[in-house]
Amino acid sequence: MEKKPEKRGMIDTWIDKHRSIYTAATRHAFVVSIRDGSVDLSSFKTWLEQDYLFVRGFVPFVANVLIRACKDSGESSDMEVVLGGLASLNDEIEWFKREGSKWDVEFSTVVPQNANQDYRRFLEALMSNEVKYPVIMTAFWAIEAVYQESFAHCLEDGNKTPVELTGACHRWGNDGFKQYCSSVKNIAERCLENASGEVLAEAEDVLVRVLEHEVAFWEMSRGGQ
Ligand SMILES: Cc1ncc(CNC=O)c(N)n1
Repeated sequence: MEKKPEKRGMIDTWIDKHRSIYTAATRHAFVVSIRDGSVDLSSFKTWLEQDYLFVRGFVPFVANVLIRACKDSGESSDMEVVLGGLASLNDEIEWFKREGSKWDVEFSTVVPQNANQDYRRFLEALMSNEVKYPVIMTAFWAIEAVYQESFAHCLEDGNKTPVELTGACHRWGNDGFKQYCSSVKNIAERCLENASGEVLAEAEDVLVRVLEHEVAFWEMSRGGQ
């Protein structure tokens, strides 16, 4: 018997339509350099410093996603998925601190670069009550998925990832995180199915803007602003 094709949702359609920016975000030169072992360790340190600050700003964003999942979702399981994400951010902040001392990074003196500030301002705008739930969920999925896809690539067959960087790669490249991203994607897709044309247009726009912010974020590791 022929296998029924998987149902394709809006997100896959948008990723196809915006494939070049999606690839730019998930196969950035910095990520590729981790995978092929040519990474410059000062780039890695810059990324670590900036990402620690980003993640501290990401916590209130995810807390807001959690509140919206409790208030605006018809499905009680949405809250559980987001709560799991918030819980793992607790471990993640501890991981950053351990990693920081390993690399002699003093987070308290790190100044956020422009790309980091811009991205955090964008997240703050998404925390407004005006932003519709399907739009927030699409953004949330994209933010997590870029890291999942990028770091999983550094662990795929044939990688020459330096052993001291595999901890970072496992943090976002592991199967549990992949599963979690897939749960968030399913939530977003379910919400998008019932969304108006206006909300769909906004979600597509927000998806592309997340990808642009992610590219700019990786760019910081090269010493650019
Ligand atoms: C810039 C950026 N984007 C996504 C993530 C992954 N989410 C939480 O850790 C991250 N750490 N940093």
